[in-house]
Amino acid sequence: MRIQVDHLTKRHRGKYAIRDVSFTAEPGRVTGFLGPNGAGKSSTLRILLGLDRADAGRALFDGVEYRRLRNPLCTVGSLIDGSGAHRSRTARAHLSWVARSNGIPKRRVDEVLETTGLAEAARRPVGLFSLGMGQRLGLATALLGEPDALVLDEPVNGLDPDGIRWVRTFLRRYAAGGRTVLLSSHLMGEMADTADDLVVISAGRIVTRGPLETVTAGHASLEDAFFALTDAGAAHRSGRGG
Ligand SMILES: Nc1ncnc2c1ncn2[C@@H]1O[C@H](COP(=O)(O)OP(=O)(O)OP(=O)(O)O)[C@@H](O)[C@H]1O
Repeated sequence: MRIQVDHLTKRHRGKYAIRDVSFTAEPGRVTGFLGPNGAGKSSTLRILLGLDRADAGRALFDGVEYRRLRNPLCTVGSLIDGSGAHRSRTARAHLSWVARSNGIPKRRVDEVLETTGLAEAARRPVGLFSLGMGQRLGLATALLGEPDALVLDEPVNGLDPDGIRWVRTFLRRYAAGGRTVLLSSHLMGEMADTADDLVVISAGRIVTRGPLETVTAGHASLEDAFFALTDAGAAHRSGRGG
């Protein structure tokens, strides 16, 4: 499944959150959406997932808007703003409810609990979960419908190094199976280790996109490339008086 973001623009109270944002995420590849805080990553992903409307442009999954997908959870798995589970519910109850209300077979609940390492914690209320366990539950929810595409907003936030490594390995395998993975992050080291393709956003505009090797070519690291390309870099250089 191909994700296509086409000339998206969104303003909040007259101020541009994103401006003419275009990129694609291709099947079989992990696409990293990289940018500093406030760059416009969440605004873009919210529109992509039908949670917000664009002022202009469109975002499509194999040519179809999220809102028009016939069976969204079995087409696109998403993680945005945490797991969405109620604090008093157990992980299993939350997943069972999502599965039931989306016509997903019950066996998937145990499968995703196992996949995300939550099997042991499945009967605990979500309110007692650590940030990292909450992220795992969010991923488990995203995976329930065995979707062709995953769209994840900062999935490694709050995870410890083991958790980060697990997510990285998992997403690489997911994409290697021919599926599409789009994830946002402000962590450059993490992206350099995870993504095949990069889309770099700064102050609401795409500053570069392409295969990781192309984006980092001529720079010592992704971090160097990023600072050379973004406003963060401009501020950094002017701070140094350069
Ligand atoms: N609902 C809103 N109302 C007003 N301004 C908003 C709203 N949502 C986002 N913005 C603004 O739009 C810009 C882009 O924000 P966005 O959350 O998309 O960035 P981000 O790259 O996801 O950053 P972060 O990693 O901090 O979430 C910011 O200046 C933000 O303050």
